[in-house]
Amino acid sequence: MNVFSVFLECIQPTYVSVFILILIVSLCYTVLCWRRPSDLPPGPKFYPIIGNMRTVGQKTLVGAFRDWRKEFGDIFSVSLGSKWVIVICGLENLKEAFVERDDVFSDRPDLFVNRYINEKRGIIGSDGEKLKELKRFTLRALREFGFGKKSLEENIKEEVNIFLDFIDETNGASFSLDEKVNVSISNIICSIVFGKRYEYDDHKFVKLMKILDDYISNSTLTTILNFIPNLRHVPGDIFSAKKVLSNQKEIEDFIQARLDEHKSCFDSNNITDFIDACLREMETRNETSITESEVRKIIRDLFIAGTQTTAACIKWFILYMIHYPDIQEKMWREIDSVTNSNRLLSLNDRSKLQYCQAVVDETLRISNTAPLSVLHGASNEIFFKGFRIPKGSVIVPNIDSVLMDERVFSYPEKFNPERFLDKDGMLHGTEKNVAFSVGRRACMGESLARMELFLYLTALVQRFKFLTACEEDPPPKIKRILGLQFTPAPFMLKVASRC
Ligand code: HEM
Repeated sequence: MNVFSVFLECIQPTYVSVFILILIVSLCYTVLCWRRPSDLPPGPKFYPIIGNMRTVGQKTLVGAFRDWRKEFGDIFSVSLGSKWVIVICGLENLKEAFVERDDVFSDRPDLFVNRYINEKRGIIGSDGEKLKELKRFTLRALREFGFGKKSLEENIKEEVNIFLDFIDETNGASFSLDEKVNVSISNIICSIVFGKRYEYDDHKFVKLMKILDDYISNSTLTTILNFIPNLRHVPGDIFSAKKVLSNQKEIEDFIQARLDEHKSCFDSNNITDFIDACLREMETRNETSITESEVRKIIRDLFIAGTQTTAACIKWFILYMIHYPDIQEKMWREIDSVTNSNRLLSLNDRSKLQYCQAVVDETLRISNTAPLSVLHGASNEIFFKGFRIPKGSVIVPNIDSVLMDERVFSYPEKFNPERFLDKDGMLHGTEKNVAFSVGRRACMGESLARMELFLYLTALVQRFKFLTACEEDPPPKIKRILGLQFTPAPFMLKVASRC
């Protein structure tokens, strides 16, 4: 006799019938009510409870969104778990939503990622008045240490030189970039925030870079957790919730250790980096949102957002240069005409290097690093473009829908810097390049990222020719791995020195 039959015997048959009836009625009710309200943006058919989760699980989200845009138009809705997700596509619509209606479309939604990973803290996880205060403080403090200013140029150049030396030491043998690019780029943020840099063979730091990589790649699966958060309790961690949370903990432990080091020798008369500036703020102001747990998250945001994105762009650039040797040559000739091959470039050279600047914009566009940006949330119900968008829905700024749209950029899969030059060879049309998103929540690090990319890309081409690892082989495949961002699949290469 099994447990179920014992249970049935113990209760009155009438109670059983009532229980089963209630169950059937509520199931029917759920199935019948599981319809898209007619005033919501259109979208694909979906199943009760799981919504469109099955389709999304079969393709990448980006691929599914491209198909649905063709079928349902620029604004469509998708049902994922318990949430309505409204996807906004096209340049004008992005501006209209995130710039003109930034009062409604600038929150972060209440999802697994924001509740359990961001804990609604830091820059990425906060909203409203607290976000304003955190952003104001963070930008002011970062600028004290050169963030986004020309004074940071020397730090960046130092890192560029170390990176060039690493490549030089490969002596024409084939190699892979691994996490060297990540360490190099991360060092720029580390020097501002922690006041120190790390060597390429610092095992602890390299391990941290790998954890960061893991964190970014595993976050595709967290999308499912976002919409059905109870899946985090499924044994065996098949949805990677425990892995993402433990990676998150390792990153924050590393940051906390730097905070503790700074606290132990803090001197308010000698403020040398961002952590010092935070400690000063905590010491001198009572009414401040800058608490230790907020600072830990702010640094985590800068660390993740400031490392992975730019490093991925540099890897994409090198990969594309192997495919497009003529573009390397064109860049090199422009650089040579300005420097006569006898000095390193500086940011002051930017205006004389229009083609190289167009290459930076084309790299940002084609890398398509954050194709679906960071998810937003609707703080109120709003009628947008004739559709009702319910309060609390998840809003996707679909950056991919602009960067890879052939109506905006012809032959979008082709690396073509000329698309950002006018007939006189001057930079133009860069406002269509929404790689950093638009509006109130647009990327805080755009100016730093642009400085880094200009100095790295030009120095790389000035010093090396990028080649396939084996002369007879075709260039490595352009394969995109989608986690929180698009990263190129690891590839081997070789360089020939130009000097
Ligand atoms: C190629 C490099 C980069 C790209 C493509 C990029 C792209 C983006 C995108 C698409 C967003 C989301 C905007 C939104 O929510 O609509 C974002 C947010 C952010 N980025 Fe970047 N980013 C880059 C580099 C950086 C760097 C170097 C830093 C700083 C060190 C940085 C710091 C941030 C921060 C703090 C946010 C959150 C802003 C907020 O929530 O209000 N990013 N970035």
